[in-house]
Amino acid sequence: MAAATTTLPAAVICIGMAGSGKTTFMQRLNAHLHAQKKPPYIINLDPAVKNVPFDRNIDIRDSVDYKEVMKQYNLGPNGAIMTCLNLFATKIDQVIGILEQRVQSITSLLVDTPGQIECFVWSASGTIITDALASTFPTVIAYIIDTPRTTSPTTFMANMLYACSILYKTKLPMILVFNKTDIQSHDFAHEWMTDFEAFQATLRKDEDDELRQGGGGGNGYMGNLLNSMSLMLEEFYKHLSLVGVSAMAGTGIDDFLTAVQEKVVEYDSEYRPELEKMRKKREEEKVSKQQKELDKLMKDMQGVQTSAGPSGSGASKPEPVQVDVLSDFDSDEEGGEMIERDEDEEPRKLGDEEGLQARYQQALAEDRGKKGPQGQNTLDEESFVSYLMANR
Ligand SMILES: Nc1nc2c(ncn2[C@@H]2O[C@H](COP(=O)(O)OP(=O)(O)OP(=O)(O)O)[C@@H](O)[C@H]2O)c(=O)[nH]1
Repeated sequence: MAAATTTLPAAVICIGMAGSGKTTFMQRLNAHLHAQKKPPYIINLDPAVKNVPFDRNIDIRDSVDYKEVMKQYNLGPNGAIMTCLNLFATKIDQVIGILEQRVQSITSLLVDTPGQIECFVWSASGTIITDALASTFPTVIAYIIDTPRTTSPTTFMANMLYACSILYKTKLPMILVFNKTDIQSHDFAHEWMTDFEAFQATLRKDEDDELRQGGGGGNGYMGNLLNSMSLMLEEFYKHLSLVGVSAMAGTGIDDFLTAVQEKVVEYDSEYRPELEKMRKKREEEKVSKQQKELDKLMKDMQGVQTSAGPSGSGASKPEPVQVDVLSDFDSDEEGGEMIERDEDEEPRKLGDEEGLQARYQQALAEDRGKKGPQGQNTLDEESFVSYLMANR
């Protein structure tokens, strides 16, 4: 699955509703690529998954302990997944660093995400992780769909709207992967996506059936809504590739890999320039915001100096704001590097022996007054201004 127009490996982010078959699909893809002697580099971003039936190179569960996060922060399952992703996102630059170091030996990247789509797609951390990957590698979204559960026009439409919103949010090329085609062929989906009349006819038939059974039918609001939405989605379908696979039986995987190559070409010609434009704009906004804050601060400082006298007596250095961070970065053992998994290694449970808060505070205390692992400034060396900026 090497990129078609660039030497960089393609990154495939698998997104799909719970139970759509993401994990099974990744397992199948992994086996397929291993058989072709092109083993993929695998990243698991689902902190709550119990068993992953294939080897991962980087696993979020090595960095953050989902159960511990739930307990420590008193969160429910979705809140804990989001918090784990937030904590992991703070280290994404190190993940990218590892990937860049290995880029010569990586042929493709596969990323598994939590089944709770909204935790990944709609969270700031999901965006940070996706953006970081997409700004380094040609990145494609594989949206996995449970085909047997999508045969009614209403559920089909709901699924397409969700896919549309992901496309809109990530702004990355997308492949619709109709999974479980061993149970239900995806031909109906292909027809509905390419022939508007066919979808309208099915919609009308559905409404008539409902009327016969004593339901409201489609004469009202719902019928009109579905009609308008199907018209709107016609434009959206043009930007998608569609493949039918059975992760269980192993069919359609070659079609998927071909679609990935096509999307990589599209990424290079259309998405990358757009992403670069957006990134440049964001950078400019950030710099201008920082400059404004700095100007404001300098003004305030002048006021403080005037009122405190020339020596500025009485001004004590503020204590840093306490933040709980869970990570597997151990500067003593690993030189501050993100830890990659050994193939058979069990997930490390950080914070099992000591309270996470205590660990962080201790690490923070040790960090003060000495250089960071990459020689970056530590808290003591940071200027008062940057300290304030960081803890606004
Ligand atoms: N018949 C059939 N079943 C499948 C296929 N792919 C997955 N399944 C089944 O669908 C169920 C869900 O599959 P998973 O791979 O766990 O789905 P997931 O999307 O990773 O689920 P979450 O981890 O909850 O998000 C399992 O029982 C699989 O065996 C397929 O191609 N055909």
